[in-house]
Formats: sequence, C-alpha cells, structure tokens
Amino acid sequence: MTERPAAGDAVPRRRYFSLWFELLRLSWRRAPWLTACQFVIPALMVAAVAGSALALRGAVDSALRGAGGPAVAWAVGAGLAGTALMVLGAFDINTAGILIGKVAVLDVNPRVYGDIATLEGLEHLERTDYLDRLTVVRNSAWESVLSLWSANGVLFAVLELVVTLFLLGTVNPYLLLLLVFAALPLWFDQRGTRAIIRAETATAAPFRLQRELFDLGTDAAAGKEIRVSGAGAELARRQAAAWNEAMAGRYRARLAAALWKLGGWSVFTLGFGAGLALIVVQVRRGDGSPGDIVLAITVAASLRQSVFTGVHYTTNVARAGRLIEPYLWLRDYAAAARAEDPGTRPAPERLREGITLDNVSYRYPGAARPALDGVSVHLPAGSVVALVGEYGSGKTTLVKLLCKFYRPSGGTVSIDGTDLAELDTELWRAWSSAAFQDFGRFRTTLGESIGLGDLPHARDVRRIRRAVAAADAGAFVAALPDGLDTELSRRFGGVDLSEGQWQKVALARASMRPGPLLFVLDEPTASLDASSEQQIFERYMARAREIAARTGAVTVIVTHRFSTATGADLILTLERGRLVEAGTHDELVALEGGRYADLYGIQAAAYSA
Ligand SMILES: Nc1ncnc2c1ncn2[C@@H]1O[C@H](COP(=O)(O)OP(=O)(O)OP(=O)(O)O)[C@@H](O)[C@H]1O
Repeated sequence: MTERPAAGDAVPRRRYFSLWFELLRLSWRRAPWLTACQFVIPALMVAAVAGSALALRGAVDSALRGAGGPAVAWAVGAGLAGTALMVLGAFDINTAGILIGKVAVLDVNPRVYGDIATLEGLEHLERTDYLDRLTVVRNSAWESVLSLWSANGVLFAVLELVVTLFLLGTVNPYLLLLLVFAALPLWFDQRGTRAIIRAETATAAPFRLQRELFDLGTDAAAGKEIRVSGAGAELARRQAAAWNEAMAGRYRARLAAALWKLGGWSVFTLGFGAGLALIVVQVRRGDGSPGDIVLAITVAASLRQSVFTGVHYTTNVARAGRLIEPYLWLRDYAAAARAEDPGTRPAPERLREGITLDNVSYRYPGAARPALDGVSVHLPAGSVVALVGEYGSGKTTLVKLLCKFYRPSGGTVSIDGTDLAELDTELWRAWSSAAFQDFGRFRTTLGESIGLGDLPHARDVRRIRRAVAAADAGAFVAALPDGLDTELSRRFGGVDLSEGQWQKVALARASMRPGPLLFVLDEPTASLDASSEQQIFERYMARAREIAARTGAVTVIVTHRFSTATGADLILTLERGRLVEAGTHDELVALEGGRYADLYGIQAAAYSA
C-alpha cells in the first residue's frame, strides 16, 4: 500500500514528463485540431525563419550580380516568409490560449477540486502541509497546462536555434560557438527561477496566514466581534506583518533572479557582437558575399529571438514547477488516501447488536496528545446515546470516528461485529445522517440545500417537506418569499439567513434520509433559542425512537445542555479524551462525586437561580 506523502517529500523531476504526457492526452481528447496546431504552427514558423533568411541572401546576391528577375523572386519569397511568420505567430498565441483555457477549466480544475472534495476522510483538510500546497495550487490549472505548451515551446525554440546556427555555420563554422552563448542565458535564468520557487514554497505559510487574516477582517460575521473587541487594528497589524514576511522573502528572490537574468543576457550580447564582427571581417577579406552578411544579421536577429523565446518558455516551465511539485504531491496524497483499503463489505440494512468501540484512540496529525484515548463502550442497537463533557474533551472527535471521517490511531470501531474499516465507506455514509455544530452553508435554493442530504432523492419535494417538519423549520420556510425555491444568498438575488435559520436548514438536511443506522446530532441546536431547542429535541427523540424501531439505529447526541441528555438511554461522559463514566441519567447522578453528577448539579443550579 502506498503511504501518504509526508510534508517534506519531494516529487522527482521525471514525474513532470508523465504529467505533461497526461495533459497532452487530455488536450488531444478535448480539442484534437487545436492540439495539432501547437505542433504544426511552430514547425512552419521555423521553416519561415530559415526561408526568409535564405531568400534575403538570394535577393541581395542576385541583385549585386545584376540578375533582376531572380532578385525580385527571392525578395518576394522573403516578404512572403516574413508575413507568414507574423501571421503564424499571432495564430500560435491565440490557439494555444484557447486550448489551455479549455483543458484547464474542463479537465484539470474539476480534478483538483474533486481530489479535495471527494477524499474519504477529513484529515487532509486539517493538515498544514496539505493546506500549504493547496494555497499554492489553488486556481493554478491554467498555469499547469501552460507548462506543457511552454515545454513544447522550448523544444521548438531549440529546433529554431539549431536551424539558425546551421545557417550561420554555412557562413563560418566558428559561428556555431554562438550556441554556447545562447545556452548561457537559459542556464542563468533557471537559477533565478529556482530561487523564486524556493522562496514561494518557503513563504506559503505566512502568505496563507495574511490571506486568512484579511478574510477574517472583511467577513461580516466576524466583523461584529472584531468591532466590539476593538481587535481590528491588531488584526490589520498582524496581517501586514504576515504579508511583509511573505513578501520580503519573495522580493529578495526576485531581485536575485533579475541579476541572474542580467548576467546571462550580457554574456549573450557579447558573444553575439563578436560573431557579427567576425563575419564583417571575413567578407572584407573577400571570403564570402554581401548576401552572407545579410543572412548572418537576419539569422542572428532571429537567433536572439529564439533564445529569448526559449528563455521565456523555460521560465514558464520552471515557474510551473512551483505548481507542478505541490500539484503532484497533492495528487500522490489523494491517490495514496484512495488506495488505503477503503473497505468493501456492505453495511447491514438493520442494526442488530449495535456499535462497539474497543480501546479506541485518535491523535490529530501533529497533535501533542490524543483527542481520544482508549475508549471502550458498546452503543446498543436502537439506543439514544448522549455525549457530554467539557470543551475539547473529544466528543466531536468520537462522532467523526463513527462517521468514518478518520480512522482510529488505535483500537477498533465495529458495527454489528464488523470492523468499520472493512465496511464500504460510501455505503456506511449512505446509512448515516449527521448535523454538526459547524454546519455547512450551501448557498443554493433552500430546497436544494436541504435535498443535498440525500442525493438520490434531492428533488423529492415530499421528502424535503418532511425533513423541514422534522427540523421544526416549517414556519420559517413558509415566511420566505419563494418557499423552498428561495435563493439562500443576497448575492444571488435571494435572502440571507440568521445563524439559527442556517442551523435549521442543516438539521433538515440531516433529516432527509428516512432510515439511517447512525444518526448524529453534534450540538445541532447551539444557535437556537431555548424553546426551539426543547421542541426540536423532543421531535428528534421521537424520531430517534421511530427510526430505532425500524432499523435499530443508534442516535448519538453531543450536547452541553444536560437537560437534553436526561432522556438518553446511555450517557457517556468524556474528559480529556477518556471515557470516565457511562450509564443512564439516574445511574450517573447517583454516583457519589461523579463527573456527570457534578456538571449536572452546576447546570441545574444555574438554571434554577
Ligand atoms: N482538526 C484538529 N486538529 C488538531 N486538533 C484538534 C482538531 N480538532 C480537535 N482537536 C483537538 O482535539 C481535542 C478534542 O476536540 P473535540 O472537538 O473532539 O472536542 P469536543 O469535546 O467536541 O469540544 P467542543 O465541546 O468544544 O465541541 C481538543 O483538544 C481539540 O483541540
């Protein structure tokens, strides 16, 4: 099994070629004619460069010999070749742009997004090494495809270089030495570009931080707290500091790259000047025709152009390295994550025994201590289980493990005796429903936002209405201008919802599946007022019992309000990732000095005060 790549793992250069080959195949499939143009047009351009130089030499020498007819014919040929060069050049840029756009938007972008959104677990979205690379790769599909055609451009620039040098060689073989001078700017430029790539990767973290701080500072929701606390200036200071840190490294690298570039071109100009002087001396000695000087000047000018083009394309390729490296790393990560045995066994249609956690531990990547530590408990089929405990005690982590978002670092979770790791993840999720405290805000129409909870029935209006009723959202939906068709964003001509309304939408979404085996409610009412909360819990308790009777479902409710937990069949108290108590409300309050009894007592006293 392939391991997920670690933070510092580098991607071998040869992988670039396989990526380009893959992009070439995609381009061919997407637009064969445009793809063919990327080879035919540059080849014709090389022919036109050589043709125009040879024709000019012919025209000058014929004219000097007094052969008027051939001189005119050569001159017309040179003119045509020059015109063809310009037309082909414009055509080349336009066709390449269209092709790159098509492949980037229609093929590469969906794949990058797909790799982010469809990976089985959540871990990748919480790892800084993954997020750093994502920051670099985001919106970079265009540049990745561009790198393929830049590499192709380098090939044709080299071909043009060889042809032009060959022509110069016919005048004087020493001129072939210009190849060395032509190669130097490429080499110098490479060094500068590599410095830029290194700097961009090294400064990805402060760059991401400044962007996040900027988003935070301009977010209306966070804006309320920022204004009340007066933290705006401090946030702006931190954003500026992160920006300066990121940019200082990048500017230094750019300056170094500019100096390398300057050095390369200075050497080339020297060599180029010396070459021209050599030909002039040679012709003055009578060893060559004036046409040779014209050919040498024409060819040398196009040599400068082809070196310039070659450098430009090489820079593009090297710059794309800063995207290709993290892009391939992300793909390797996604491939390795997919290759991890996803489990193939079908989930049972009905729970008979229930869910068993056996010595389950979980540590977040990079965390110093485990979020869950040796939890063993049986959640009987058909039961309502309440998870209680202080902030950060591991409640959400436990339900995430039940949903198979992460795999336990130790121990097993089993469903009716089958290890959850062996169950087909997609099927298990299809038998689960969940509403989380940090719910998603899908800014589609209200009906779509709820229907997403059960894709095969996403347009089933009766089912959506039932889910709305389950979430006690009927009155709020009825008050919306277009009911279920209301757009959930002012930006799209719809309405903005309050926190509590968004939470009800999330609850309704979680209620779309009629008979899940696992029903998770992770503080699903934190944004609701007390009376809505009470009503919703009563409904969900009734629903839990009703589903339990049909499918043996286990309902897990994470809550900070102990009044909610009292009706559960089993209450689990977590503390610093460990399960410290398990039992019914009556059993736990009866425990002398028990944690639950303590917390329950404090809350009950606060409410009655
Ligand atoms: N993505 C993450 N990466 C690293 N550590 C995390 C992550 N999510 C949670 N933790 C840590 O794991 C521990 C348990 O967190 P968890 O969210 O499970 O607690 P909780 O009991 O649900 O808390 P709350 O009541 O505040 O929701 C905490 O110490 C938390 O800081």
